[in-house]
Amino acid sequence: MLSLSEELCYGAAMTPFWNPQQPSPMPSHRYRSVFERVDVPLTGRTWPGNRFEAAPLWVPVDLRDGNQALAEPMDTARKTKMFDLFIRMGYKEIEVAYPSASQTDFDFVRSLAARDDIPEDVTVSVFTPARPELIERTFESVVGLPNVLVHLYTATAPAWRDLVLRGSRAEVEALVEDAAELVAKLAGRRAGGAGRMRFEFSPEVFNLTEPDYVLEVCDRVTEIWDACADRPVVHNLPATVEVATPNVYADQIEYMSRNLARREHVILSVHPHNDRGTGVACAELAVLAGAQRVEGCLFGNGERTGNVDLVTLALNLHAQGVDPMVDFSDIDAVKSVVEECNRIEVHPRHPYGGELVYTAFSGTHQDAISKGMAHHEARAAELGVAASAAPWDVPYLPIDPADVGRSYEGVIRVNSQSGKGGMAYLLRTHYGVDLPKDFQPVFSKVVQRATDEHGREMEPKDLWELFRATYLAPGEDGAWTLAESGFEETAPGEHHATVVLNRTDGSDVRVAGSGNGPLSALTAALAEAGIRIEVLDYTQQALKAGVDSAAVCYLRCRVEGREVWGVGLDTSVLTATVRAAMSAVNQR
Ligand SMILES: CC(=O)SCCNC(=O)CCNC(=O)[C@H](O)C(C)(C)COP(=O)(O)OP(=O)(O)OC[C@H]1O[C@@H](n2cnc3c(N)ncnc32)[C@H](O)[C@@H]1OP(=O)(O)O
Ligand SMILES: CC(C)C(=O)C(=O)O
Ligand SMILES: [Mg+2]
Repeated sequence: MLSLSEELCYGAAMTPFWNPQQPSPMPSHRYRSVFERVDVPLTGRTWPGNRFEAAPLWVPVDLRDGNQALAEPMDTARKTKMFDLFIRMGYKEIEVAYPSASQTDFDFVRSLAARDDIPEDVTVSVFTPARPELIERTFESVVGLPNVLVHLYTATAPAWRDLVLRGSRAEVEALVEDAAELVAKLAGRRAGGAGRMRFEFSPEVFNLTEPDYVLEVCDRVTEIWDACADRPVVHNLPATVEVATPNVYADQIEYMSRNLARREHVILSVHPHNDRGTGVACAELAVLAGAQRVEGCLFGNGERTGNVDLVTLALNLHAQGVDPMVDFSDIDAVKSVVEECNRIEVHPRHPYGGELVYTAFSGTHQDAISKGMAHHEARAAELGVAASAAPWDVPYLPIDPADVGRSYEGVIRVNSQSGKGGMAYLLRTHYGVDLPKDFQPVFSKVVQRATDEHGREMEPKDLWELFRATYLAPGEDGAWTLAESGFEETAPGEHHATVVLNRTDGSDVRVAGSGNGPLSALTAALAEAGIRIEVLDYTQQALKAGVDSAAVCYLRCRVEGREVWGVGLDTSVLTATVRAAMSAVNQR
């Protein structure tokens, strides 16, 4: 019996056509499958058939979970800057601190309590472990804040119970009960006034906790906090360390969603981390499985590989036609605040926000984008709406960059991986020259040679300079230039050209010729000088933008038996044509 790898590598004749894979030196046997650690008793799962219909409640935890992962935690100034950004973007619940951790965090919460400009519909969340003195300190921090959510957490997974908290299942449950009761008591003592206090509980490392146990603990907390319509309780089920494929997390969430007591008064929340690189997928499948709320950080900052990225999650919804309910219309402004506050740069390839994510360097992608953009504009015109309002269907661009405040400037950039479409797009959009389709591969070869030589990107201005040097100012040794020219229509349909040609080696030749148009008169005159040129195709266009000249003329010619292109640019169509002919003559 052959192994799969052997089957793939040997045909029926057992002739190897592919090297079989060899065992690697990686000590993978040291790790256990997640299925040996948690067994989710879920049957008839429904999440795979569900669809996104609305955005979940979002809670940025950058100021707590993101902050605790920074080498230099934020001070009040940086925290305030980020908090204000969240308010502007439309977040309604913001985890702002671990007030018992440091004076800095405590003071920041106090600074919020002193403000009178926090919108009434915004809730400030504060985080605490199940330790009485730290819970008390947490309550001190929020005095005077109108809308507060107290977030209590304790790890529930076996390794944490055994190694960290050193308690049995019952003992850890008792620790949580005592803490939940203290939270309820301190909330009851809170001085009256506007606003509300709500509660959240996180069984840390939920994803590695036995389902029956975590359900039991959460239900006890629901009971102690007396979840009701006026005061629903948040149960936040974290993948504190991501250990499984997203379908496993989705099963865990669906199991909890189906079985939690007083489900209608529980807001089911998730808090994925990104250790396996699938935090976003975990959050998305969890929402399909019944989660109503998602905690994460902008651009995925957070412990180790980060918290789930709220930017990607929101814009993934946007890209599927669902309003994310937060404003990303100026993603670079958001990014710049996040970078400044975290002192960490966002990767140029980061989904939706990275500097390069709306840029194509490769030829076939550029070609498709260029055609897609032209089609998009035409469709908008047909529908009679602005391009920014027309349905979006441009290849390789999952969303319109303009939706997030990006311009089309950087969508196409040219290097040695680029083709004719990309450079044609840049010349058209930056300089208004629309190269004829048959000419594009010809100039593309010139560009390719240049980019291969220097190995760098070609900016639009470099591209224009190469175009100009190649076609508009051919002046190498041995090139012909036109010192003088005169055209006259001697009779209807009869044209006469007199030209003085100058060679860069200094020699002058005066010749004349006649034809049925100025161009044929010119080619006849050139023939007199011994230059055999036959015009095969003529294209002329008005320049759209960018340079002072009004007309550009392209000639496909046969010069001395070789097919070449010439380009001429001038305010006069006749002069542009004459220049194009001379440009063709000088191609070698
Ligand atoms: C997954 C998460 O993100 S959890 C949040 C993690 N965030 C942080 O830790 C950032 C802020 N934390 C801190 O500044 C400090 O840990 C403090 C100030 C809160 C506490 O500091 P210390 O009192 O010195 O304790 P230390 O940091 O060593 O924490 C370990 C102790 O807390 C206990 N503990 C840990 N989590 C919890 C919890 N959720 N509930 C109750 N006790 C807990 C541990 O069992 C341990 O107790 P032990 O000393 O009796 O063995
Ligand atoms: C919600 C808390 C406990 C957390 O940050 C985590 O588990 O990752
Ligand atoms: Mg976390």
